[in-house]
Amino acid sequence: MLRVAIIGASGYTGGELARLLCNHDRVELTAATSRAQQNVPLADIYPHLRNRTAVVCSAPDVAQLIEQADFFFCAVPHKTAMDLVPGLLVSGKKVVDLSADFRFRDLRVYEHWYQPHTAPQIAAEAVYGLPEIHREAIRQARLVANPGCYPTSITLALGPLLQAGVIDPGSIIIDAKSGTSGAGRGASVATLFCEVTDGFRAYKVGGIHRHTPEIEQNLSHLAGRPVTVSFTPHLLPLSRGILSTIYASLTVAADEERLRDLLRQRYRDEPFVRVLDDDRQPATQYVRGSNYCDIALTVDRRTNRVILTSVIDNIVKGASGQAIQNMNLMCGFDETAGLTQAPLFP
Ligand SMILES: NC(=O)C1=CN([C@@H]2O[C@H](COP(=O)(O)OP(=O)(O)OC[C@H]3O[C@@H](n4cnc5c(N)ncnc54)[C@H](OP(=O)(O)O)[C@@H]3O)[C@@H](O)[C@H]2O)C=CC1
Ligand SMILES: CC(=O)N[C@@H](CCC(=O)OP(=O)(O)O)C(=O)O
Repeated sequence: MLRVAIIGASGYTGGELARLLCNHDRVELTAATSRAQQNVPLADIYPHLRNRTAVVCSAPDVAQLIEQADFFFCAVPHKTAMDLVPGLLVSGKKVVDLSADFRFRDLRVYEHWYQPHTAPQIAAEAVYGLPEIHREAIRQARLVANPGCYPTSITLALGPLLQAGVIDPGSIIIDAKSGTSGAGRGASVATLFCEVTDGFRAYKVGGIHRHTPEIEQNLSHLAGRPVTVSFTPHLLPLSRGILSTIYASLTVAADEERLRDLLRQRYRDEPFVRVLDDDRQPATQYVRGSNYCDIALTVDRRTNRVILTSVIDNIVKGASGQAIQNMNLMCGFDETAGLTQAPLFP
């Protein structure tokens, strides 16, 4: 059994990692951390894990943790992860980091949107953990930077069309909506019940959300040229789920079935991407608790634009499920191990 630790286990992605790892028959959760809840059993913090894990939270002390586990999930805020990861790698451990700290190929971009980087050598070796695009590199990696939730839903939908050159890369507009767990478990006024329920709003409008450069990095890589996008996130009164609605101008004839086939062919062998039929639309409730990304494609003949709708569960394919998919690849396990449960509906 692989001994696994979760640093930041009391957060939403940490809790979800623990839940999913309970169903993984090749790993054992041997350590979990929380600074605020040291010596508290994880199942007391997350009662849905009662009788499923006996792990007790400890301080995020790397010197002690390296004795307790061989594989690490770092589920702490960005800016914190880059202080912890170097010590884990030096000790010969493998790491999936769920924060943004190691996602950027160009550290100037990271430093512009986040803060000065304190581990640039390590950042250079990190592999961006979107298995549908970087599978072979992930298999060889000792550090994987797990993608952001919005970038996952958007990159999977647009990637095949950009690679095929059938859309104008300068015309992309993305309107994405996320459930509130995307903001993490920390208390804040913005995520209070009365602020979120019975309503729906955009935030960080005008290209200022920190996922904008990550989306552009991914799409530029796939298009083979610089791509800039208009990206507006919205906050939904849901606990889980992201729906991204994406518009782009076509550079080819508006043949909807041919474009849909392009997506189908690209994802034919992918276990976690489902391309829907022409009369179907994806919904967050059909991927809830699962590692699926569901994508639909429609052509608006009046405007000659393609409209993609893409949904994921932000804490599963958008974070913890994808992190386990990456661990499976890094450790030579079946890529779907621990992730085969059907979505929870209703
Ligand atoms: N929520 C989501 O949908 C997604 C989140 N992510 C990323 O995953 C990471 C975790 O997110 P999420 O679970 O939502 O966050 P939460 O705020 O819910 O949890 C953060 C966790 O990190 C711990 N932590 C906070 N600060 C520190 C620190 N300085 N040193 C050590 N531990 C610390 C917290 O516990 P304590 O303070 O007790 O130590 C807690 O366990 C973040 O980088 C986030 O951006 C990525 C994709 C999607
Ligand atoms: C609803 C909400 O607040 N979502 C978060 C994004 C989710 C996230 O955790 O971002 P990373 O994947 O980059 O870590 C936000 O907009 O900042």
